[in-house]
This record gives sequence, structure tokens and C-alpha cells, in this order.
Amino acid sequence: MRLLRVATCNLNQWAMDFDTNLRNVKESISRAKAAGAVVRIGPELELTGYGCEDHFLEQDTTAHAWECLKDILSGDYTDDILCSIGMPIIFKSVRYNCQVFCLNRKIIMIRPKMSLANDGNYREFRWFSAWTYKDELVDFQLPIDVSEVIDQETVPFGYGYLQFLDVSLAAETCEELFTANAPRIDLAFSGVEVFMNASGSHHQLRKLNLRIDSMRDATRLCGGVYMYANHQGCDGGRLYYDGCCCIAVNGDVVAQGSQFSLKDVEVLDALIDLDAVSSYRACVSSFREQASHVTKVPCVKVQYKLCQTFRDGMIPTDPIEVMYHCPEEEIAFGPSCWLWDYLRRSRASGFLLPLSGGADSSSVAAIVGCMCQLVIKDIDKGDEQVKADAMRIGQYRDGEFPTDSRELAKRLFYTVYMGTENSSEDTRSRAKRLAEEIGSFHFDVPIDSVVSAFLSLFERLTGKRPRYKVDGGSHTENLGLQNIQARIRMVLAFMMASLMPWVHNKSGFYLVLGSSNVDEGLRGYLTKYDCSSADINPIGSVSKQDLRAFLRWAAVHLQYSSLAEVEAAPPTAELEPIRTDYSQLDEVDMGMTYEELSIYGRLRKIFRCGPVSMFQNLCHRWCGRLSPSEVADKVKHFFKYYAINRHKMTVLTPSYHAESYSPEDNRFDLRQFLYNSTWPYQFRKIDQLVQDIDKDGKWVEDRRADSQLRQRGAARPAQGGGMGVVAAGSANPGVGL
Ligand SMILES: Nc1ncnc2c1ncn2[C@@H]1O[C@H](COP(=O)(O)OP(=O)(O)OC[C@H]2O[C@@H]([n+]3cccc(C(=O)O)c3)[C@H](O)[C@@H]2O)[C@@H](O)[C@H]1O
Ligand SMILES: Nc1ncnc2c1ncn2[C@@H]1O[C@H](COP(=O)(O)OP(=O)(O)OP(=O)(O)O)[C@@H](O)[C@H]1O
Ligand SMILES: NC(=O)CC[C@H](N)C(=O)O
Repeated sequence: MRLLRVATCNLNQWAMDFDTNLRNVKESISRAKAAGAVVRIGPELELTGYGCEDHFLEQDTTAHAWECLKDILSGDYTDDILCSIGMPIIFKSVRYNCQVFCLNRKIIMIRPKMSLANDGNYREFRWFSAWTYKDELVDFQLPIDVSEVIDQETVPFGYGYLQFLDVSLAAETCEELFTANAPRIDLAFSGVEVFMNASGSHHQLRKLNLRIDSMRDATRLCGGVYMYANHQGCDGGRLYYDGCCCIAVNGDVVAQGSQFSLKDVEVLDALIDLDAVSSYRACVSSFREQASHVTKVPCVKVQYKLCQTFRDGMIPTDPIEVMYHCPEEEIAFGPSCWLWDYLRRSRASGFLLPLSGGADSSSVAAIVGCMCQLVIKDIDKGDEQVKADAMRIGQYRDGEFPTDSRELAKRLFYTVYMGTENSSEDTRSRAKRLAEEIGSFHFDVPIDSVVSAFLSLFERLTGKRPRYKVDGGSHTENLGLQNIQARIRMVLAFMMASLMPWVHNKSGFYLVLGSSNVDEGLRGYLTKYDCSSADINPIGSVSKQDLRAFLRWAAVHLQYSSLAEVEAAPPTAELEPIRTDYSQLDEVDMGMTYEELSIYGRLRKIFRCGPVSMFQNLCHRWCGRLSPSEVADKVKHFFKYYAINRHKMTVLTPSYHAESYSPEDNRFDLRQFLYNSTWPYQFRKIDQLVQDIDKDGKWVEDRRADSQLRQRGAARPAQGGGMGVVAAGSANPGVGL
């Protein structure tokens, strides 16, 4: 029996912070060795951090990565352990995203990434080239200072595998796991048993199963061992890399790391029986057939043994049940870990949140509360890094440290209710109760005097005083009066965030948290530069529906029981006067429900629908419920407001990326922001389609019959009728992960 102990890791790297990154890489190698592992893999571009973006264009970045690698190779880190280390490398003036294989203070091979990630949040082609040459490995001349230290001039560079005396291994870098023509197929046919995947992969709600299924499928179809390493944390941007390093063997996961954690380094190891891999492959007839006439893959022969032979007490690691968090937990833990990294790295002293007692800001408050709970749990478990960070941020003195999440929240979390004459006692008291449950330092500040000061100033200036709609004012007056309340809140929030530490004899500043959600952003149902303009926003790409589920979950699991009431209340901005016959409600104001908004959002972004194809899809989906002309009205209404308000996305507070239908304009959903909001061409086409449908009524009948059949469970493929129908509820995003 050939036994191989392998180790993979989650590292919390920080783009461009070479000290932190190098320390974590070294720590992970030391821990892998301590566990007896002879193979260690780290995340993609771990020495620089994955999110360096245009810093990759600077020669310094690559040069510093080489300096860090030289440092590692100068010590005993790589003695008796094969390490794959991720870094950028320039070869013949072209930059590649590489896994560098090191053993016993030498570099034995460099494998450049062959399929770059370029969808959604990823833009690797902007900084790197994909390696496409597959025929042979080429010689790479090492930088002179590295060459002198490790006494080696060149190293094989390119696509290939490492043939040790007793095992063969190869890289498959992040995106390559998800490509149709994955390298592992030819590699497996060439006898490679261990695939080492260095990843930089971010969290997105409900996505983890795609990653795990890909690894399971990869090793189920090809046999073999799959080692997956990932970043974990906020490395300086909107993404949260969600770790979950793992090891899979022949279709089973045998080790799984955490998805959300405050730890800087997590190492996972497993003992693998490699003979089980060859036995698994050799028993599949079709695998044998295909492997017998495979294209030749270049390899580097290494005269070294990595495996151990069986001894008593050496038991290969058993398969485990994979653990998935439910979406509510993902919303709780992902954003709270991201906030913790942001807080400790920004060197701020805490957060300030305008807390309205509504669903959105209450969700953000609960996420900060969850962050405090996680910090206390990790301190209890003995995590010295978390403890040191918490002591510094909370400004604990004389060896004191936090032991209670509410006490910690009191130090690093201000919440402010900023009521006006339009606010209700319900929201005011809900905000207060939630603040008590979380432990935040809460303020209840009436802002009417400031609002009326502005209105008086305006009146002095123009001789006119606007009135609310309910008092006979026009739409413009009504909006103006709402927006001034909202914007005053933003100014006060920033003022308090910068001055409250001074008031409380503390150093530093607080970061203002925003709480607009993805649906409001898409519809533009927010005041530009009001409390939606903050420093960072943990829920900016979470949908209202998911937030409501989260609130129900958090009421129980985070023990903030007031959230149940928050969730049950109808969403309202409370910017207009409440009368016996009128109270402002979000869904009425918007002219659409949050549920509808979520559907529009998914169709627009995930399924790439313009107005016409959205109309076609919804005609099908809502058939029997709405007539085509009603569907047309709804779609036009949505696109009109989406277009009018798109400019608001350009100044959206940077927010945690959680959703594949995020309309975030800066990095993810790149579109113009000045539209013809009447969409004349597209709306005319929709009108024409409605007319055609109405003309013979046949289409409606067909669709109705279809829908009845479906309801009776008579599943049959959707008859698109040239309508390009997609299932809006489908989990298949059809875009890069
Ligand atoms: N094409 C364009 N490019 C760049 N900027 C453009 C623009 N068109 C308008 N603008 C600018 O945008 C302004 C209009 O946007 P904005 O000032 O936001 O005002 P607006 O969108 O008209 O009104 C805000 C809406 O948000 C709602 N709301 C709901 C819930 C909560 C809150 C809240 O704040 O708490 C607000 C409120 O009820 C109202 O319907 C214009 O006055 C102009 O300054
Ligand atoms: N009375 C208030 N006190 C403090 N902050 C407020 C108040 N009203 C609104 N805000 C802030 O402005 C943001 C936008 O207000 P809006 O009425 O749109 O709320 P929302 O987006 O529905 O969120 P929520 O569900 O938290 O009320 C809120 O999330 C909150 O941060
Ligand atoms: N860094 C990458 O190659 C990313 C690949 C893929 N889009 C993911 O999220 O996992």
C-alpha cells in the first residue's frame, strides 16, 4: 500500500501585504509538516494576495513575490515536503499566474495557469496571459538573486506533471476545475494521481455545492486525489473568499475545512491510499480504453520518494459527509467575517449604523452582533490573533480582553435611530430593543429641528415651502421633503462616526455602515447620497427575500428575538406623514413587490434578458395569472425605473458581493448609466408582441394548457415557441462561478 499524507489550507491573505502573506504561507507549511504531510498546497497567488488587480501590472509586485519565495527557499520550510506556492511570474515579458513547485530548497517546476477566470468579478486577462503551449516544458531562467541563493539556474516551465519515484502529481489552477476541457482528463490518463488546485474563489450564496460537486465529479470520473486550497477572508475588496479547502478521493470528500472563519491560517491534512486510486481506475473498462491512447503530457522526473508503506496504525482518512451552511447562515457568517477583516485591517475603532428598526438596517445590526459573537467564540477557543485584534480595536487596557459579545459590541458598535415626525413608535422601539439585545451603544436622535432649519432656509431663499402629497403638495415637493430627511441622516451619521470616539475619550474613527439591499439598488428605490451612502455595506447584494429569511433565523440562532417582529412588519421608508387613510409602503411606492423585483433581477442579470425577452419569459411564467398586456406593463415599469435610477449604482457604497444578480456597477454589472428610459425600440416590440398574441389568442391558450399540464405533474420540456424561455427559478446561472 502506498500511503501519502497531503495537506491543503485556507489562508487569510491581504492583497499587497507581503509580510502578512509570507507569514501565513510559512505558518501553513510548518503546520503541514507538523502533521506529517509531505505535500502542501496553498491558494492561488498566495504571496501577493489574489485581489491585487492592477498592482499586478507593477513589476514591483512580481519582484516582491520572488523575494518572498527566496526567503522561503532559504530556510528549511521545503525540506522533505513538496510545496505548491502561488505567485505571478514573468516569462519572456509575459505575466503568468503560476503554481511554483518547491522541494528541498529547489524549484522543481513552474505551472502557469491555462484557463484564466474572466467572468463576473474576475478579470485575469487584464493582468495575465493564459499558457496555451502544451507540447513540452520549456526552460525558465530564474532571477539571478534567486538563482544564487538556491544554486539553481533554470526550471521546467509550462504544462506537465511531476513524476516522483512513487507518485505523480500535477496542478489544476482554480478556474481549470470548472472548464469543459479540464487538464485533469489527459493528466489522469497519463497516470497522474494527485491534482493540486490553488484557488482564489469568492463566496456567493448557494454556490459551494457547485465547487464541491465539481471536485467530486472530477475524481469520480477520472479517479484520483483532489487537493483544493483557497483564500479565506476580505483581501481588500468587495469579495469574501470563502475557504473551504478540501481533499477528495475517488468521488468522496475525505476532509473539509471551514467556509467562514476568523482564523488567518487553517491547515487540513489527510492520509491517502494511492493504490486505491489505481485500483479504482483500473476497474473501469472505459477508463482503461481511453487511457490507452491518450495524448502525451510532458513531465518532470523527480528522483525522490514521497510515499510511505503501510505500517500498523496508519489508517487512510475515511470519507466524510460534506457540511453545507444554509443560506441564512451564509448571510450571517460571510458578511460578519468580511466585516471583521475590514475592521481590523482599516484600523478603525468600530462601526456606526443608522438603525431604523426596519428589515435592512436591522439585518446589518444583527450581522455586526454575529461578528461580535464569533470573535468571543474564537477567543474562548484560544485564538491569539483574534484576541489581539479584539483587544486593540476595543481599546482594552491592563491585560483585559473581551469575554462577552454584548460588552464587546458596546465598545465597537454605535447604532443611531434618527427619527422625524414621520417615524413611528414601532420602529423607534424596535431599534432600541434590538440594540439592547446586541449590546450596541444606542442613540435615539430626533432630527426634526434640522429638517425644519433646512426648510426655513429654503423658504428664505425662494419664498416657497414644499408640502407633502397628503397635504396637497406635488410629486416633486413630496420627494424633496423625503430626500432632505434621508440626507440629513447621512450627514449626521458621518459626523457621529468621526466625533463619538473623541466624546468617549477613545482614539480613532468609526466606519459608517450602509444597509441598502440588492433589490432597492436595482429599482433605484433609495435616495442618492442618503444613508445608502456609507463606507461599506455588508448586505448590498443580498435580496430582500433572503434578508427576511435571515431575520427569522437570526431571531432564534443569534438570540435577537426582536428580529421576529422586525421581519413581520411591512417595509416602509417612514418619510411621509402617516394619516388614518395613508401610510407609506415600499411595495406600493415602487409599483412592484420585492418578490417581483427579485425575479426581474435574476432574469436581467443571470439569464441576460433585455426588456423583450424578459417580457417573453414572464408571459410564460405568469401565464394564467396575468394577461400578456399586464405582463408588458410590469416589465416596462421595471425597465423604466431601472433606467431612470441606474446612475445611483455608480455611487453605490462598496458592498459585500453575495449574489449573482447584483447590479453593482463598479466591478460586477458593467453597464451604461445614462439610458433612454422610454426604451422606444424595445417597448414597441413588446407592444407588437402583445398585439400579435391578442390577435389570435392561440398563444395564450397554448401556454394555459402547458401550465395546466405542468401543474398536474405531467413534466414535459417547456415549449418555448421561439420565446427563448428560461426557468427563472433555476439555480443554473450559466455564467462563471
Ligand atoms: N441621469 C442622471 N445622471 C446622474 N444623476 C442623475 C440623473 N438623473 C437624476 N440624477 C440625480 O439624482 C437625483 C434624483 O435622485 P434622488 O435624489 O435619489 O431622488 P429620487 O430618486 O427622485 O427619490 C428618492 C426615492 O427613494 C425613495 N426612498 C425609499 C425608501 C427610503 C428612502 C430613503 O432615502 O431612506 C428613499 C423615495 O421614496 C423616493 O421615491 C436628481 O435630483 C439628480 O440629482
Ligand atoms: N429613522 C431612522 N433612523 C436611523 N436611520 C434610518 C432611519 N430611517 C432610515 N434610516 C437609514 O436609512 C436607510 C435607508 O432607509 P429606508 O427607509 O430605505 O430603509 P430600508 O432600506 O427599507 O431599510 P430599513 O429596512 O432598515 O428601514 C436605512 O437602512 C437606515 O440605515
Ligand atoms: N480564480 C479563479 O480562477 C476563479 C474561478 C471561479 N470563477 C471561482 O469562483 O471559483
